[in-house]
Amino acid sequence: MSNPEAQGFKKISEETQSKPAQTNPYGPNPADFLSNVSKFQLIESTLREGEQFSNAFFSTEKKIEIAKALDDFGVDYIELTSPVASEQSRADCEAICKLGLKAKILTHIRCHMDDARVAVETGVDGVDVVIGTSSFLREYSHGKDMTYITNAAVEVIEFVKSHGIEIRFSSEDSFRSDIVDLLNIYKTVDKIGVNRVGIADTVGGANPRQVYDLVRTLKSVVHCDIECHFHNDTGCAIANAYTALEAGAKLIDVSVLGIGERNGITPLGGLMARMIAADREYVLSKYKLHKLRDLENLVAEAVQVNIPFNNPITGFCAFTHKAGIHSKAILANPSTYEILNPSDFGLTRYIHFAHRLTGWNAIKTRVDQLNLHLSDTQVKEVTAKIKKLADIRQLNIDDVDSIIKDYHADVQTPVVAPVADTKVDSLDISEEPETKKQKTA
Ligand SMILES: CC(=O)SCCNC(=O)CCNC(=O)[C@H](O)C(C)(C)COP(=O)(O)OP(=O)(O)OC[C@H]1O[C@@H](n2cnc3c(N)ncnc32)[C@H](O)[C@@H]1OP(=O)(O)O
Ligand SMILES: O=C(O)CCC(=O)C(=O)O
Ligand SMILES: [Zn+2]
Repeated sequence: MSNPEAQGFKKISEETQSKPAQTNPYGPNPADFLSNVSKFQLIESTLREGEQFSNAFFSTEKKIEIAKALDDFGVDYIELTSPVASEQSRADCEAICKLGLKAKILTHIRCHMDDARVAVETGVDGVDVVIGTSSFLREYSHGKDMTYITNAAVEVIEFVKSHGIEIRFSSEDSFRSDIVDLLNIYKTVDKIGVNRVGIADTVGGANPRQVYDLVRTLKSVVHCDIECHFHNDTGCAIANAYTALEAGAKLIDVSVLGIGERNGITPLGGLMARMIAADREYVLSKYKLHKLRDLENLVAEAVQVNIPFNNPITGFCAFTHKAGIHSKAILANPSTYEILNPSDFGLTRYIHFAHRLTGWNAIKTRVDQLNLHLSDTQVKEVTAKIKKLADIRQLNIDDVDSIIKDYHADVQTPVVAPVADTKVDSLDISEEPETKKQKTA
């Protein structure tokens, strides 16, 4: 929807936005000593996981434009496709490393020295290494056992570390891996000084409780930071990311609009919505949220998708209120029905009043906007007329405005039956009663 106001949506000013409540029921539990909800970091993977989205093709110029936009938004890390994927992937990785961005640049490789040797020559600030540890992947992907995997991990980590750059080790398909295998390998890589370990819900099957348990257990075994990567196959990617932070993970992998393999991973915008509800100050201090819409539009256009109508924050109706009960309360105090403040994202809230669920409070505001003056009783009467027509067909703002204006004209020009001794020239009868009847019918 390009112009909400043309369709019966009224823009609501910011003046009545309330101050945040003193205690935030959606914030981190102060007693939860493990929580990193108020100090999380983002590993932005639009240019790695996002390139695995079925529609994605990023030219070098587009990658650079996206990398700069992500950097401007304030992400902590930008993860790029493996330089061994193709010649162009390597060249693009080198080009992005030379941009001098504030965000640290990472590349993502298999747990193999051939990949590591190429990665460290690209100029990246760090390398994300991954290898499947579940029996599915050990049997059908790379065919290696845990001893082989552990030795390969140690060799790659020591090699990357010797180049003075960051190194992260991650187990692919962590939630279908044996917990003892997992903890053993994480313990080993932690001991040799890996910067981060990663947990990956590669098939998107984990639920928040499983995430909490695994992250919390891992936290008791390693000293390094914990990063988490959640696919969204079963719709838990944002909830899992939040839960991981609650359990002590520090970094979350995201991509713009969540693009990635299959239906993708935790979306940057959705996670921002979740995190600002928990700790507004921290999120506002780190990320330029008013750039989110442009960033999403940039990526949506690059991969030729639309922004979903129900996208957190930027979906076209994310800040549109419709039912009369909601509209009345929103007009009095937007916090009644909003957990997010649209102005934090450079956006506007709307009241949609051109329909049969509207109420007189919403219509009164429209009357005021039109600079007309009606009593409350009159507004209630005109609201009834609007609802009557809305029962018959879909309305737009012009329908509502003309009902209001006609009603207003009627009440401003009372019809007085001419009586012999009345001084008719003192009355303002600009229209014949018949004409008015036809217009408001
Ligand atoms: C869950 C994830 O998203 S992980 C990241 C996925 N990213 C990518 O795949 C990046 C893009 N990939 C590519 O360009 C290619 O797959 C390449 C260049 C990495 C490898 O290409 P190819 O050598 O032609 O192999 P192919 O893709 O067919 O198979 C994967 C190979 O990697 C091996 N492998 C798979 N995962 C890993 C791993 N984590 N660590 C080490 N080796 C691995 C497999 O055993 C297989 O080796 P094989 O050729 O001896 O059978
Ligand atoms: O490297 C990682 O941690 C995640 C890799 C990946 O994309 C996945 O497992 O889905
Ligand atoms: Zn993934």
